[in-house]
Amino acid sequence: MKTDRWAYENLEVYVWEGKQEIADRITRFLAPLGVEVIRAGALEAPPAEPRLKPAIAVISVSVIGNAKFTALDWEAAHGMPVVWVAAPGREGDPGRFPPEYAHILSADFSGADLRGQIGKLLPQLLAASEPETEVADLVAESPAMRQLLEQVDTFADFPSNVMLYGETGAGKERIARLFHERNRSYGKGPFVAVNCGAIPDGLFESQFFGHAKGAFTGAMYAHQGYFEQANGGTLFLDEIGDLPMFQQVKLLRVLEEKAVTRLGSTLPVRLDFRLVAATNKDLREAVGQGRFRADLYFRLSVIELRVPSLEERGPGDKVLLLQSFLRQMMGRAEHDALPPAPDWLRGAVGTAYFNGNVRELRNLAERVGIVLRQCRAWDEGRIRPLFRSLRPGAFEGNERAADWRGDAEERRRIIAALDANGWRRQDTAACLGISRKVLWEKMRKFQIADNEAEPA
Ligand SMILES: Nc1ncnc2c1ncn2[C@@H]1O[C@H](COP(=O)(O)OP(=O)(O)OP(=O)(O)O)[C@@H](O)[C@H]1O
Repeated sequence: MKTDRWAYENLEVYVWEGKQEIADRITRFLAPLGVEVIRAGALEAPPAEPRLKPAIAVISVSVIGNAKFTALDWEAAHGMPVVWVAAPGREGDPGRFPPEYAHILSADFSGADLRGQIGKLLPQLLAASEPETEVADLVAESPAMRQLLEQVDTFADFPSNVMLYGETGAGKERIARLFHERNRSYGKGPFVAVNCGAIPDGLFESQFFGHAKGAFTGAMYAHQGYFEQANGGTLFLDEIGDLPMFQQVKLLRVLEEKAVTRLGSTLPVRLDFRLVAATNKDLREAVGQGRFRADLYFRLSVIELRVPSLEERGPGDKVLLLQSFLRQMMGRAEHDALPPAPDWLRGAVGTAYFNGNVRELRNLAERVGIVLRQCRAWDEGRIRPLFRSLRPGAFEGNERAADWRGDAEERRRIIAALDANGWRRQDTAACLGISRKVLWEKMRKFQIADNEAEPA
Protein backbone atom coordinates (compact mmCIF):
# COMPACT_ATOMS: atom_id res chain seq x y z
CA MET A 1 0.00 0.00 0.00
CA LYS A 2 1.47 3.32 -0.99
CA THR A 3 1.80 6.15 1.51
CA ASP A 4 1.24 9.91 1.47
CA ARG A 5 5.00 10.37 1.61
CA TRP A 6 5.41 8.14 -1.43
CA ALA A 7 2.72 10.18 -3.17
CA TYR A 8 4.39 13.53 -2.44
CA GLU A 9 7.78 12.27 -3.54
CA ASN A 10 6.38 10.95 -6.78
CA LEU A 11 3.96 13.77 -7.45
CA GLU A 12 4.26 16.15 -10.36
CA VAL A 13 2.49 19.46 -9.99
CA TYR A 14 1.90 21.41 -13.19
CA VAL A 15 1.50 25.11 -12.53
CA TRP A 16 -0.33 27.23 -15.08
CA GLU A 17 -0.41 30.63 -13.52
CA GLY A 18 0.26 34.03 -15.04
CA LYS A 19 1.69 35.57 -11.88
CA GLN A 20 5.31 34.64 -11.24
CA GLU A 21 5.01 35.33 -7.52
CA ILE A 22 2.20 32.78 -7.13
CA ALA A 23 4.09 30.17 -9.14
CA ASP A 24 7.19 30.72 -6.98
CA ARG A 25 5.13 30.38 -3.82
CA ILE A 26 3.78 27.03 -5.01
CA THR A 27 7.32 25.78 -5.66
CA ARG A 28 8.53 27.04 -2.30
CA PHE A 29 5.73 25.26 -0.44
CA LEU A 30 5.80 21.97 -2.31
CA ALA A 31 9.33 21.23 -3.45
CA PRO A 32 10.66 20.60 0.10
CA LEU A 33 8.20 17.68 0.29
CA GLY A 34 9.87 16.09 -2.72
CA VAL A 35 7.17 17.22 -5.17
CA GLU A 36 8.36 18.01 -8.68
CA VAL A 37 6.90 21.39 -9.60
CA ILE A 38 6.71 22.04 -13.33
CA ARG A 39 5.96 25.48 -14.66
CA ALA A 40 3.64 24.88 -17.59
CA GLY A 41 2.62 27.26 -20.33
CA ALA A 42 -0.76 26.95 -21.99
CA LEU A 43 -2.01 23.43 -21.32
CA GLU A 44 -5.16 23.34 -23.44
CA ALA A 45 -3.95 20.40 -25.52
CA PRO A 46 -3.77 17.03 -23.76
CA PRO A 47 -0.21 15.71 -23.48
CA ALA A 48 0.84 13.47 -26.40
CA GLU A 49 2.50 10.90 -24.10
CA PRO A 50 0.79 9.44 -21.07
CA ARG A 51 2.36 10.79 -17.88
CA LEU A 52 4.45 8.34 -15.93
CA LYS A 53 3.68 9.70 -12.48
CA PRO A 54 0.63 10.87 -10.55
CA ALA A 55 0.05 14.56 -11.25
CA ILE A 56 -2.04 17.50 -10.14
CA ALA A 57 -2.44 20.83 -11.86
CA VAL A 58 -2.67 24.16 -10.11
CA ILE A 59 -4.30 26.61 -12.48
CA SER A 60 -5.34 30.20 -12.16
CA VAL A 61 -9.03 30.55 -12.94
CA SER A 62 -8.23 33.69 -14.90
CA VAL A 63 -5.99 31.94 -17.48
CA ILE A 64 -8.69 29.44 -18.41
CA GLY A 65 -11.54 31.81 -19.19
CA ASN A 66 -14.67 30.20 -17.76
CA ALA A 67 -16.71 30.62 -20.91
CA LYS A 68 -14.85 28.33 -23.29
CA PHE A 69 -13.17 25.79 -21.07
CA THR A 70 -14.73 24.22 -18.03
CA ALA A 71 -12.97 22.49 -15.19
CA LEU A 72 -14.49 19.19 -16.27
CA ASP A 73 -13.21 19.56 -19.85
CA TRP A 74 -9.76 20.19 -18.53
CA GLU A 75 -9.67 17.36 -16.05
CA ALA A 76 -11.06 14.90 -18.58
CA ALA A 77 -8.57 15.93 -21.27
CA HIS A 78 -5.53 15.74 -19.01
CA GLY A 79 -6.60 13.06 -16.60
CA MET A 80 -5.29 15.00 -13.61
CA PRO A 81 -7.23 16.77 -10.89
CA VAL A 82 -7.01 20.53 -10.66
CA VAL A 83 -6.67 22.94 -7.78
CA TRP A 84 -7.96 26.31 -9.02
CA VAL A 85 -6.52 29.62 -7.85
CA ALA A 86 -9.04 32.46 -7.63
CA ALA A 87 -8.76 36.10 -6.59
CA PRO A 88 -9.00 36.51 -2.80
CA GLY A 89 -12.57 36.62 -1.58
CA ARG A 90 -14.00 35.01 -4.72
CA GLU A 91 -13.15 31.41 -3.92
CA GLY A 92 -16.27 30.88 -1.85
CA ASP A 93 -18.64 32.55 -4.31
CA PRO A 94 -21.06 29.77 -5.36
CA GLY A 95 -22.60 31.88 -8.13
CA ARG A 96 -19.24 32.29 -9.77
CA PHE A 97 -17.90 28.74 -9.79
CA PRO A 98 -19.96 25.70 -10.71
CA PRO A 99 -19.69 22.72 -8.33
CA GLU A 100 -17.05 20.96 -10.41
CA TYR A 101 -14.56 23.61 -9.30
CA ALA A 102 -14.32 21.59 -6.12
CA HIS A 103 -10.82 22.61 -5.10
CA ILE A 104 -10.41 26.36 -5.04
CA LEU A 105 -7.64 28.29 -3.34
CA SER A 106 -7.60 31.96 -2.63
CA ALA A 107 -4.58 33.54 -4.37
CA ASP A 108 -3.15 34.61 -0.99
CA PHE A 109 -2.91 30.96 0.08
CA SER A 110 -0.46 29.80 2.71
CA GLY A 111 1.60 26.58 2.54
CA ALA A 112 -0.93 24.89 4.81
CA ASP A 113 -3.84 25.94 2.53
CA LEU A 114 -2.10 24.55 -0.55
CA ARG A 115 -1.07 21.31 1.14
CA GLY A 116 -4.59 21.01 2.56
CA GLN A 117 -6.12 21.08 -0.94
CA ILE A 118 -3.56 18.65 -2.32
CA GLY A 119 -4.01 16.39 0.69
CA LYS A 120 -7.70 16.03 -0.24
CA LEU A 121 -6.70 14.80 -3.69
CA LEU A 122 -4.02 12.36 -2.52
CA PRO A 123 -6.32 9.38 -1.80
CA GLN A 124 -7.65 9.52 -5.37
CA LEU A 125 -4.10 9.77 -6.76
CA LEU A 126 -2.83 6.94 -4.60
CA ALA A 127 -5.67 4.71 -5.74
CA ALA A 128 -5.05 5.58 -9.39
CA SER A 129 -1.33 4.89 -9.13
CA GLU A 130 -1.88 1.40 -7.76
CA PRO A 131 -1.76 -1.10 -10.60
CA GLU A 132 -5.22 -1.82 -11.98
CA THR A 133 -6.47 -5.20 -10.87
CA GLU A 134 -3.81 -6.57 -13.17
CA VAL A 135 -3.70 -10.22 -12.25
CA ALA A 136 -7.45 -10.66 -11.81
CA ASP A 137 -8.18 -9.07 -15.18
CA LEU A 138 -5.32 -10.57 -17.09
CA VAL A 139 -6.83 -12.50 -19.95
CA ALA A 140 -4.56 -15.38 -20.86
CA GLU A 141 -6.50 -18.38 -22.06
CA SER A 142 -4.66 -19.05 -25.31
CA PRO A 143 -1.83 -21.63 -25.25
CA ALA A 144 0.66 -18.88 -26.21
CA MET A 145 -0.31 -16.75 -23.19
CA ARG A 146 -0.51 -19.70 -20.82
CA GLN A 147 3.00 -20.66 -21.76
CA LEU A 148 4.14 -17.10 -21.13
CA LEU A 149 2.49 -17.01 -17.69
CA GLU A 150 4.19 -20.27 -16.80
CA GLN A 151 7.51 -18.71 -17.68
CA VAL A 152 6.69 -15.63 -15.61
CA ASP A 153 5.90 -17.90 -12.66
CA THR A 154 9.19 -19.72 -13.10
CA PHE A 155 11.33 -16.59 -13.11
CA ALA A 156 9.29 -13.97 -11.21
CA ASP A 157 10.80 -14.55 -7.80
CA PHE A 158 14.42 -14.15 -8.90
CA PRO A 159 16.21 -10.82 -9.18
CA SER A 160 17.61 -11.50 -12.70
CA ASN A 161 17.04 -8.87 -15.38
CA VAL A 162 14.24 -9.57 -17.83
CA MET A 163 13.86 -8.55 -21.47
CA LEU A 164 10.37 -8.64 -22.97
CA TYR A 165 9.88 -8.65 -26.72
CA GLY A 166 6.58 -8.00 -28.44
CA GLU A 167 4.59 -5.82 -30.77
CA THR A 168 3.33 -2.43 -29.69
CA GLY A 169 0.35 -2.79 -27.39
CA ALA A 170 0.78 -6.57 -27.00
CA GLY A 171 0.84 -6.20 -23.22
CA LYS A 172 4.55 -5.98 -22.36
CA GLU A 173 4.05 -3.51 -19.52
CA ARG A 174 1.27 -5.67 -18.21
CA ILE A 175 3.61 -8.65 -18.08
CA ALA A 176 6.33 -6.49 -16.50
CA ARG A 177 3.85 -5.64 -13.73
CA LEU A 178 3.12 -9.31 -13.28
CA PHE A 179 6.85 -9.97 -12.77
CA HIS A 180 6.80 -7.20 -10.19
CA GLU A 181 3.70 -8.38 -8.35
CA ARG A 182 4.85 -11.98 -8.20
CA ASN A 183 8.23 -11.16 -6.69
CA ARG A 184 8.07 -11.59 -2.94
CA SER A 185 10.55 -8.83 -2.13
CA TYR A 186 10.59 -6.31 -5.00
CA GLY A 187 6.81 -6.65 -5.40
CA LYS A 188 6.40 -4.77 -2.10
CA GLY A 189 8.33 -1.78 -3.45
CA PRO A 190 7.36 0.67 -6.18
CA PHE A 191 6.87 -0.17 -9.85
CA VAL A 192 8.40 2.64 -11.91
CA ALA A 193 7.71 2.63 -15.64
CA VAL A 194 9.86 4.75 -17.93
CA ASN A 195 9.48 5.18 -21.68
CA CYS A 196 13.08 5.35 -22.92
CA GLY A 197 11.95 6.66 -26.30
CA ALA A 198 10.57 9.82 -24.73
CA ILE A 199 13.62 11.16 -22.90
CA PRO A 200 15.30 14.18 -24.46
CA ASP A 201 19.10 13.87 -24.53
CA GLY A 202 19.66 16.85 -22.29
CA LEU A 203 17.36 15.49 -19.58
CA PHE A 204 18.55 11.88 -19.42
CA GLU A 205 20.94 12.35 -16.53
CA SER A 206 18.70 14.45 -14.33
CA GLN A 207 15.70 12.18 -14.97
CA PHE A 208 17.55 8.91 -14.35
CA PHE A 209 20.20 10.00 -11.83
CA GLY A 210 18.30 12.83 -10.13
CA HIS A 211 20.05 15.96 -8.99
CA ALA A 212 21.16 17.67 -5.82
CA LYS A 213 19.88 21.08 -4.84
CA GLY A 214 21.76 23.74 -6.81
CA ALA A 215 23.24 21.20 -9.27
CA PHE A 216 22.37 23.54 -12.14
CA THR A 217 20.47 26.76 -12.71
CA GLY A 218 16.86 26.16 -11.77
CA ALA A 219 17.61 23.12 -9.56
CA MET A 220 16.09 24.77 -6.52
CA TYR A 221 15.53 21.49 -4.75
CA ALA A 222 16.96 17.99 -4.72
CA HIS A 223 15.26 15.53 -7.05
CA GLN A 224 15.20 11.72 -7.03
CA GLY A 225 15.90 10.08 -10.39
CA TYR A 226 14.12 6.98 -11.75
CA PHE A 227 16.78 4.61 -10.38
CA GLU A 228 16.29 5.83 -6.86
CA GLN A 229 12.51 5.99 -7.24
CA ALA A 230 12.53 2.29 -8.19
CA ASN A 231 14.84 1.29 -5.32
CA GLY A 232 13.45 -1.75 -3.54
CA GLY A 233 10.98 -2.34 -6.39
CA THR A 234 10.96 -2.79 -10.14
CA LEU A 235 12.24 -0.44 -12.83
CA PHE A 236 10.46 -1.02 -16.13
CA LEU A 237 12.32 0.42 -19.13
CA ASP A 238 9.96 0.45 -22.08
CA GLU A 239 11.20 0.97 -25.67
CA ILE A 240 14.75 0.18 -24.55
CA GLY A 241 15.74 -0.24 -28.21
CA ASP A 242 15.20 3.51 -28.70
CA LEU A 243 17.82 4.49 -26.14
CA PRO A 244 20.60 6.43 -27.91
CA MET A 245 24.12 5.00 -27.67
CA PHE A 246 25.48 7.54 -25.23
CA GLN A 247 22.53 6.97 -22.87
CA GLN A 248 23.16 3.22 -23.14
CA VAL A 249 26.70 3.69 -21.77
CA LYS A 250 25.36 5.57 -18.76
CA LEU A 251 22.67 3.01 -18.07
CA LEU A 252 25.22 0.19 -18.27
CA ARG A 253 27.53 1.90 -15.82
CA VAL A 254 24.78 2.26 -13.23
CA LEU A 255 23.72 -1.36 -13.67
CA GLU A 256 27.30 -2.54 -13.23
CA GLU A 257 28.07 -0.37 -10.25
CA LYS A 258 24.64 -0.90 -8.66
CA ALA A 259 24.86 2.68 -7.44
CA VAL A 260 23.90 6.11 -8.66
CA THR A 261 25.21 9.54 -7.84
CA ARG A 262 22.84 12.49 -8.25
CA LEU A 263 24.06 15.32 -10.45
CA GLY A 264 25.86 17.85 -8.32
CA SER A 265 26.40 15.35 -5.50
CA THR A 266 29.36 13.19 -4.55
CA LEU A 267 27.44 10.68 -2.46
CA PRO A 268 26.60 7.48 -4.32
CA VAL A 269 23.27 5.84 -3.44
CA ARG A 270 23.24 2.03 -3.36
CA LEU A 271 20.66 0.53 -5.67
CA ASP A 272 18.73 -2.68 -5.40
CA PHE A 273 15.86 -3.12 -7.84
CA ARG A 274 14.56 -5.61 -10.37
CA LEU A 275 15.00 -4.47 -13.93
CA VAL A 276 12.52 -5.41 -16.64
CA ALA A 277 13.09 -3.93 -20.09
CA ALA A 278 10.90 -4.18 -23.18
CA THR A 279 11.18 -3.53 -26.87
CA ASN A 280 9.30 -4.08 -30.09
CA LYS A 281 12.59 -4.11 -32.01
CA ASP A 282 14.97 -6.96 -32.73
CA LEU A 283 17.76 -6.08 -30.30
CA ARG A 284 20.11 -8.79 -31.56
CA GLU A 285 19.87 -7.27 -35.00
CA ALA A 286 20.45 -3.82 -33.51
CA VAL A 287 23.58 -5.18 -31.80
CA GLY A 288 24.75 -6.64 -35.10
CA GLN A 289 24.25 -3.29 -36.79
CA GLY A 290 26.11 -1.44 -34.05
CA ARG A 291 23.01 0.45 -32.87
CA PHE A 292 22.80 -1.27 -29.50
CA ARG A 293 25.71 -2.07 -27.22
CA ALA A 294 26.37 -5.79 -26.96
CA ASP A 295 27.49 -5.50 -23.31
CA LEU A 296 24.23 -3.78 -22.34
CA TYR A 297 22.21 -6.29 -24.35
CA PHE A 298 23.76 -9.20 -22.45
CA ARG A 299 23.30 -7.48 -19.12
CA LEU A 300 19.61 -6.86 -19.80
CA SER A 301 18.71 -10.14 -21.44
CA VAL A 302 19.32 -12.66 -18.68
CA ILE A 303 15.72 -13.85 -19.10
CA GLU A 304 14.22 -13.25 -22.54
CA LEU A 305 10.50 -13.66 -23.11
CA ARG A 306 8.24 -12.85 -26.00
CA VAL A 307 4.75 -11.46 -25.42
CA PRO A 308 2.54 -12.87 -28.18
CA SER A 309 0.55 -10.52 -30.36
CA LEU A 310 -3.24 -10.73 -30.39
CA GLU A 311 -3.05 -12.45 -33.77
CA GLU A 312 -1.02 -15.25 -32.21
CA ARG A 313 -3.27 -15.40 -29.20
CA GLY A 314 -6.22 -16.15 -31.44
CA PRO A 315 -9.98 -15.55 -31.47
CA GLY A 316 -10.65 -16.99 -27.99
CA ASP A 317 -8.49 -14.43 -26.20
CA LYS A 318 -9.86 -11.61 -28.37
CA VAL A 319 -13.43 -12.41 -27.35
CA LEU A 320 -12.52 -12.77 -23.67
CA LEU A 321 -10.59 -9.51 -23.73
CA LEU A 322 -13.50 -7.67 -25.31
CA GLN A 323 -15.81 -8.98 -22.61
CA SER A 324 -13.37 -8.15 -19.85
CA PHE A 325 -13.00 -4.57 -21.10
CA LEU A 326 -16.78 -4.22 -21.45
CA ARG A 327 -17.23 -5.44 -17.87
CA GLN A 328 -14.70 -2.87 -16.67
CA MET A 329 -16.37 -0.07 -18.59
CA MET A 330 -19.98 -0.85 -17.87
CA GLY A 331 -19.57 -2.27 -14.40
CA ARG A 332 -19.87 -5.99 -13.74
CA ALA A 333 -23.56 -5.93 -12.76
CA GLU A 334 -24.69 -4.01 -15.84
CA HIS A 335 -22.60 -6.19 -18.16
CA ASP A 336 -23.72 -9.46 -16.61
CA ALA A 337 -27.36 -8.41 -16.91
CA LEU A 338 -26.98 -8.58 -20.70
CA PRO A 339 -27.68 -11.84 -22.51
CA PRO A 340 -24.49 -13.69 -23.54
CA ALA A 341 -22.61 -12.16 -26.48
CA PRO A 342 -24.22 -13.43 -29.71
CA ASP A 343 -22.30 -15.53 -32.23
CA TRP A 344 -22.08 -12.76 -34.82
CA LEU A 345 -20.23 -10.58 -32.30
CA ARG A 346 -17.85 -13.37 -31.30
CA GLY A 347 -17.18 -14.03 -34.96
CA ALA A 348 -16.59 -10.35 -35.72
CA VAL A 349 -14.10 -9.86 -32.86
CA GLY A 350 -12.40 -13.17 -33.40
CA THR A 351 -11.65 -12.53 -37.04
CA ALA A 352 -10.85 -8.80 -36.84
CA TYR A 353 -7.22 -7.78 -37.13
CA PHE A 354 -6.03 -5.37 -34.44
CA ASN A 355 -3.09 -3.43 -35.68
CA GLY A 356 -2.59 -1.79 -32.31
CA ASN A 357 -3.05 -5.09 -30.46
CA VAL A 358 -4.79 -5.10 -27.07
CA ARG A 359 -4.88 -1.33 -26.95
CA GLU A 360 -6.86 -1.12 -30.20
CA LEU A 361 -9.19 -3.85 -29.01
CA ARG A 362 -9.82 -1.84 -25.86
CA ASN A 363 -10.75 1.19 -27.97
CA LEU A 364 -13.23 -0.97 -29.86
CA ALA A 365 -14.64 -2.18 -26.53
CA GLU A 366 -15.11 1.43 -25.49
CA ARG A 367 -17.14 2.16 -28.61
CA VAL A 368 -19.21 -1.00 -28.18
CA GLY A 369 -19.72 -0.15 -24.50
CA ILE A 370 -21.16 3.25 -25.36
CA VAL A 371 -23.75 1.69 -27.67
CA LEU A 372 -24.57 -1.03 -25.12
CA ARG A 373 -25.20 1.52 -22.44
CA GLN A 374 -27.60 3.35 -24.72
CA CYS A 375 -29.61 0.39 -26.02
CA ARG A 376 -28.88 -2.28 -23.35
CA ALA A 377 -28.85 -5.02 -25.98
CA TRP A 378 -26.44 -6.53 -28.50
CA ASP A 379 -27.96 -4.47 -31.29
CA GLU A 380 -26.31 -5.84 -34.45
CA GLY A 381 -27.44 -2.92 -36.59
CA ARG A 382 -25.60 -0.46 -34.36
CA ILE A 383 -22.66 -2.51 -33.14
CA ARG A 384 -21.50 -4.21 -36.34
CA PRO A 385 -20.66 -0.91 -38.10
CA LEU A 386 -18.18 -0.19 -35.27
CA PHE A 387 -16.01 -2.95 -36.72
CA ARG A 388 -15.74 -1.23 -40.09
CA SER A 389 -12.56 0.60 -39.22
CA LEU A 390 -10.87 -2.74 -38.49
CA ARG A 391 -9.39 -4.91 -41.16
CA PRO A 392 -10.43 -8.51 -41.31
CA GLY A 393 -7.76 -10.92 -40.09
CA ALA A 394 -7.24 -12.32 -43.55
CA PHE A 395 -6.64 -8.90 -45.14
CA GLU A 396 -4.19 -9.59 -47.92
CA GLY A 397 -2.41 -6.29 -48.21
CA ASN A 398 -1.34 -6.04 -44.61
CA GLU A 399 2.27 -7.08 -44.39
CA ARG A 400 2.52 -7.10 -40.61
CA ALA A 401 -0.53 -9.29 -40.27
CA ALA A 402 0.94 -11.56 -42.90
CA ASP A 403 4.25 -11.64 -41.03
CA TRP A 404 2.58 -12.52 -37.78
CA ARG A 405 0.50 -15.22 -39.37
CA GLY A 406 3.66 -16.49 -41.05
CA ASP A 407 5.45 -16.63 -37.68
CA ALA A 408 2.53 -18.37 -35.99
CA GLU A 409 2.41 -20.90 -38.82
CA GLU A 410 6.17 -21.55 -38.65
CA ARG A 411 5.97 -21.95 -34.88
CA ARG A 412 3.20 -24.51 -35.28
CA ARG A 413 5.24 -26.37 -37.91
CA ILE A 414 8.30 -26.54 -35.64
CA ILE A 415 6.32 -27.82 -32.66
CA ALA A 416 4.68 -30.45 -34.84
CA ALA A 417 8.11 -31.58 -36.09
CA LEU A 418 9.49 -31.64 -32.54
CA ASP A 419 6.53 -33.73 -31.41
CA ALA A 420 6.96 -36.08 -34.34
CA ASN A 421 10.65 -36.52 -33.51
CA GLY A 422 10.29 -36.95 -29.76
CA TRP A 423 11.74 -33.45 -29.21
CA ARG A 424 15.18 -34.61 -30.38
CA ARG A 425 16.67 -31.50 -31.93
CA GLN A 426 19.05 -33.29 -34.29
CA ASP A 427 16.25 -35.37 -35.84
CA THR A 428 13.81 -32.44 -35.89
CA ALA A 429 16.31 -30.20 -37.64
CA ALA A 430 16.99 -32.90 -40.23
CA CYS A 431 13.26 -33.40 -40.75
CA LEU A 432 12.77 -29.66 -41.29
CA GLY A 433 15.81 -29.42 -43.55
CA ILE A 434 17.61 -26.88 -41.34
CA SER A 435 20.71 -27.02 -39.17
CA ARG A 436 20.51 -27.76 -35.48
CA LYS A 437 21.76 -24.23 -34.76
CA VAL A 438 19.02 -22.65 -36.89
CA LEU A 439 16.43 -24.82 -35.14
CA TRP A 440 17.75 -23.68 -31.77
CA GLU A 441 17.56 -20.04 -32.89
CA LYS A 442 14.00 -20.44 -34.11
CA MET A 443 12.94 -22.16 -30.88
CA ARG A 444 14.41 -19.23 -29.01
CA LYS A 445 12.72 -16.69 -31.30
CA PHE A 446 9.31 -18.36 -31.04
CA GLN A 447 9.68 -19.09 -27.31
CA ILE A 448 9.25 -22.81 -27.75
CA ALA A 449 9.94 -24.42 -24.39
CA ASP A 450 11.99 -27.56 -24.69
CA ASN A 451 11.58 -29.07 -21.24
CA GLU A 452 11.56 -32.53 -22.65
CA ALA A 453 14.32 -31.97 -25.15
CA GLU A 454 17.58 -33.88 -25.01
CA PRO A 455 20.44 -32.03 -23.27
CA ALA A 456 22.09 -29.59 -25.71
N1 LIG B 1 -3.59 -10.02 -21.20
C1 LIG B 1 -4.19 -8.85 -20.99
N2 LIG B 1 -5.37 -8.82 -20.34
C2 LIG B 1 -6.00 -7.66 -20.13
N3 LIG B 1 -5.54 -6.46 -20.52
C3 LIG B 1 -4.39 -6.42 -21.16
C4 LIG B 1 -3.64 -7.62 -21.44
N4 LIG B 1 -2.53 -7.28 -22.09
C5 LIG B 1 -2.56 -5.93 -22.24
N5 LIG B 1 -3.67 -5.42 -21.68
C6 LIG B 1 -4.04 -4.00 -21.67
O1 LIG B 1 -3.75 -3.47 -22.97
C7 LIG B 1 -3.15 -2.19 -22.90
C8 LIG B 1 -1.80 -2.22 -23.57
O2 LIG B 1 -0.93 -3.05 -22.82
P1 LIG B 1 0.58 -2.62 -22.45
O3 LIG B 1 0.68 -1.16 -22.18
O4 LIG B 1 1.05 -3.56 -21.40
O5 LIG B 1 1.25 -2.94 -23.86
P2 LIG B 1 2.77 -2.68 -24.32
O6 LIG B 1 3.16 -3.86 -25.11
O7 LIG B 1 3.62 -2.36 -23.11
O8 LIG B 1 2.59 -1.41 -25.23
P3 LIG B 1 3.74 -0.46 -25.85
O9 LIG B 1 4.50 -1.31 -26.81
O10 LIG B 1 2.97 0.61 -26.54
O11 LIG B 1 4.56 0.03 -24.70
C9 LIG B 1 -3.08 -1.84 -21.41
O12 LIG B 1 -4.22 -1.09 -21.08
C10 LIG B 1 -3.16 -3.20 -20.73
O13 LIG B 1 -3.72 -3.09 -19.43
